[in-house]
Amino acid sequence: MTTAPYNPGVLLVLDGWGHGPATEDNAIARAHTPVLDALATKYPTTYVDASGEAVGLLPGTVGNSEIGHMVIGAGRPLEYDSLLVQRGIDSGALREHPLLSETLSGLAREDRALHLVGLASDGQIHAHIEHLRELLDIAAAHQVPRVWIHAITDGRDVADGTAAEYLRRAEAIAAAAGAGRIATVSGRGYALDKSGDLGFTRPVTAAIADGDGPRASNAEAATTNAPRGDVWIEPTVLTGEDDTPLGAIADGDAVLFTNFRSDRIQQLADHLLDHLRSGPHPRHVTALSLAEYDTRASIPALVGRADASGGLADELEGHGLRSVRIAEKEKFEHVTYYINGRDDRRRETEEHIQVAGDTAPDYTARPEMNLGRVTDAVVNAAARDEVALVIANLANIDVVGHTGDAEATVRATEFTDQAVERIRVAAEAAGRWVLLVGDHGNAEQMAKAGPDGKPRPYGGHTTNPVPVIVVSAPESMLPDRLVEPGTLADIAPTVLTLLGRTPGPAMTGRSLT
Ligand SMILES: O=C(O)[C@H](O)COP(=O)(O)O
Ligand SMILES: [Mn+2]
Ligand SMILES: [Mn+2]
Repeated sequence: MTTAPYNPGVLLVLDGWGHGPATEDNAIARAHTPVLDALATKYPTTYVDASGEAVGLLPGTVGNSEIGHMVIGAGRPLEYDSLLVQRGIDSGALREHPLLSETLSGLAREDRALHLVGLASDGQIHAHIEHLRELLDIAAAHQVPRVWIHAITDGRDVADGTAAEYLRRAEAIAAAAGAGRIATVSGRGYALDKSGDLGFTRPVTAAIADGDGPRASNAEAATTNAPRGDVWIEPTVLTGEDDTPLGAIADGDAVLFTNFRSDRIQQLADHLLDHLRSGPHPRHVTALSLAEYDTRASIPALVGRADASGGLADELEGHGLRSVRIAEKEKFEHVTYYINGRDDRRRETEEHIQVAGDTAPDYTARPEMNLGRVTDAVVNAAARDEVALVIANLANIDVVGHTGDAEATVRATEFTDQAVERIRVAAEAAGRWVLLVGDHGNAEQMAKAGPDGKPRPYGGHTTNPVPVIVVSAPESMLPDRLVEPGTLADIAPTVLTLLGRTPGPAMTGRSLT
């Protein structure tokens, strides 16, 4: 297929790069970023919506990497899993779900237990504690005799030091529903590891499946011994009045995973189900998940996924335009699977380059992460004439932002600024435009008031808009100003227009140029 001429470019996602007031806790504003500052002055720049309804989240919900990259790729807002779960609750569809009703009635009939496994916070990135309310009400309505809550503590999408408060909220929800009791408490660093390091996952499986592990007489006590914060609360088993461990999984029980986001809970789900199926003490359980997961095990989901086809990946393939996808491990899925619409089909027109991540990372000590090697790969790809589009993610601002360490995040931002200059020079030498965009906010707000009103370190995301800068495109293609107001849904139409192609028919976003 001969490819019509095109204007080659680079789509560069600066993860967690939000735009907020230049206050003391804005690590991006505090960072020395002469390159990004100059680009924003010299080239057309705007700030687009990357949170809430603009990207398919519930109103007022902070953005996240998955929906951010999915919408950047789709060229239209996509109803995210959290919104579809909430709709299932509000419409009563979840309450009437045949598979859930049949499973819960079976537990009541056979005197078996339901186990709810999920993140206990209202961070709305991976889960929402309020979904527990509906599930416990439904379990109570089916008179399930025992409902065990295996709570995962957060401290990453919400302020650290809030785990006890969320566990108290879970207990209040259970009391109101007349069903549910916390059986285990595990920090998300263990329970939601996605690096493949089963050293973190095993103790969580042991606590949930077998009641093995350190013990505590109540949930609050489980959170007090947390020198490394809520994220790293050791998987702990709560004990009952007679000091016996609560909530071990028995043959015939059901396990329902309550996170609506798959990427971090899938490692635990697969490990737990493998252990129950083929561990030293095999048990048969019914497994369900609130939303669809990308697990090895096939786990029936109570809520489906929105269609995300017809995006940039399909359009590039249709036009025969080669793209090279580059990121380090932490964000590799985002520039491949998620930006392609949660589609892992390998297209002839795509090359994927994953730069190895750190094992057992301490990003506050190494805020540069593996940015040098990522930048090398982008510079090399930009020099290749047959590559129409380089799509890369620089992870530092978000990943270091999640540590809640403002100083390290300032340095991560400064390393990113230097990397952008290397990429800009390589793009200019290759006659490429560069579109810089954030996928959601994070580092522009590194502190948040706690329940006591005092500011606490905050490593989570924001609802702030994200910058878009279109750099060194052929003059003829660049207006003085970009179209406003814009959202992340406008990125794919803009990229296709800059390439010299029309936006895809499935794209409701519009070009910003
Ligand atoms: O999973 C994480 O690291 C955070 O909870 C969400 O961050 P992300 O949406 O940027 O991946
Ligand atoms: Mn992100
Ligand atoms: Mn993040």
